[in-house]
Amino acid sequence: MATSLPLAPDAPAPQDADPLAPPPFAPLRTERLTIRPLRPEDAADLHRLVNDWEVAKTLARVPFPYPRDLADEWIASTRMQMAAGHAWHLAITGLEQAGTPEEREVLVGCIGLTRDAGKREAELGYWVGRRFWGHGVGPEAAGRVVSWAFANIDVDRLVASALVDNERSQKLLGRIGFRETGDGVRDFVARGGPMPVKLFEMTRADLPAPAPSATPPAAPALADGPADAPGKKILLVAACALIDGDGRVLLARRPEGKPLAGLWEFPGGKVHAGETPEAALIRELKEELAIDVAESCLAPFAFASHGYEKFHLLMPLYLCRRWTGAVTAVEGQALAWVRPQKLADYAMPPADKPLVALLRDFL
Ligand SMILES: Nc1nc2c([nH]c(=O)n2[C@@H]2O[C@H](COP(=O)(O)OP(=O)(O)OP(=O)(O)O)[C@@H](O)[C@H]2O)c(=O)[nH]1
Repeated sequence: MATSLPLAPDAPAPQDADPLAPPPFAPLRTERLTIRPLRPEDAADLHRLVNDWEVAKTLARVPFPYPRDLADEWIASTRMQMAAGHAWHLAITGLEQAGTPEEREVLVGCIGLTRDAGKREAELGYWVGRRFWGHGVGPEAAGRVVSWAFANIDVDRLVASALVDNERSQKLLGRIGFRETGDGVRDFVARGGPMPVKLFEMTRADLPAPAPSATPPAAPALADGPADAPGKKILLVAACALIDGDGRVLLARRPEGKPLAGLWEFPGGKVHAGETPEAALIRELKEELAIDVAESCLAPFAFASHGYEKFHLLMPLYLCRRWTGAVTAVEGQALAWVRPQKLADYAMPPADKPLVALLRDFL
């Protein structure tokens, strides 16, 4: 178990919610688990599981014995922090058949992320109740939360720590993509003082690669060369800066499961075999945003040419001020209409950086 999950109330959450804070938390599901906000009625189960020396001794901020009232207070504080986009401390639950034909939801443990907005990073912490150990609950929950975090909260880095003698937790962190970065010392309330810990971190690039999508192949004219051709495959992607009546630009957030998930980008997508870039863009804008755009309303503006690790991106960027239909997030992606001067507040793929500078000067 990592050491950092606070089970004592934190300082009050900041009053002003961050404009980039994510929408209300929708429960995350894995094969066996549901990860959801803590509820007041979880307090008794939470207290029973964490008021266990074997669990409490691995957690930095948990007193032992753990007073029953603290469970109520802590759950209330987690709800405020989550509403402010400051921290997400969540219940890990599963279904159990308790001697009856009916399955019931049981609390298995807790998992949390605490954001450091200034550093664009968050700290991961978790614990699992002793009777659920040995079933892979920790990696299943933590892997899911980590993937959610990069796609939904404004972080570029996650950090975690584990006691030097807690090899189980160190292994878990390694399994989900964390890298060890060194040694540190942290105060452990239940142990009465400082203890040595191993420090870990991960970035978006450490996430396991998403499964390949089943979309048609990219345009072959650019992609195909002799099988042994040197250099990377060139990927042709068409993208568009939609500009509304107030001069704001539409950005869409890349959803969980895609490479670079969580970064903001110009709507668009890969040019398929046999398509022109304009036709690809018209198709993508319909599929992703439910709008109709005429080819004559797409004005070529600039292009990005950027070497990613596995391919070289060639991306024409068009401007579009006229379309029909209401812009709708068809795939549930987050959308933001952004003033040109504010574009730099949104983390975007590296290929987009020169385009953003050009757009800001032009608009
Ligand atoms: N649409 C779009 N893609 C961008 C931008 N910047 C950038 O690097 N890309 C890259 O271009 C590629 C576009 O691929 P994609 O996966 O979005 O294309 P798609 O919509 O056809 O997706 P799919 O193959 O999952 O259906 C990705 O590698 C993406 O990271 C941008 O501003 N807009």
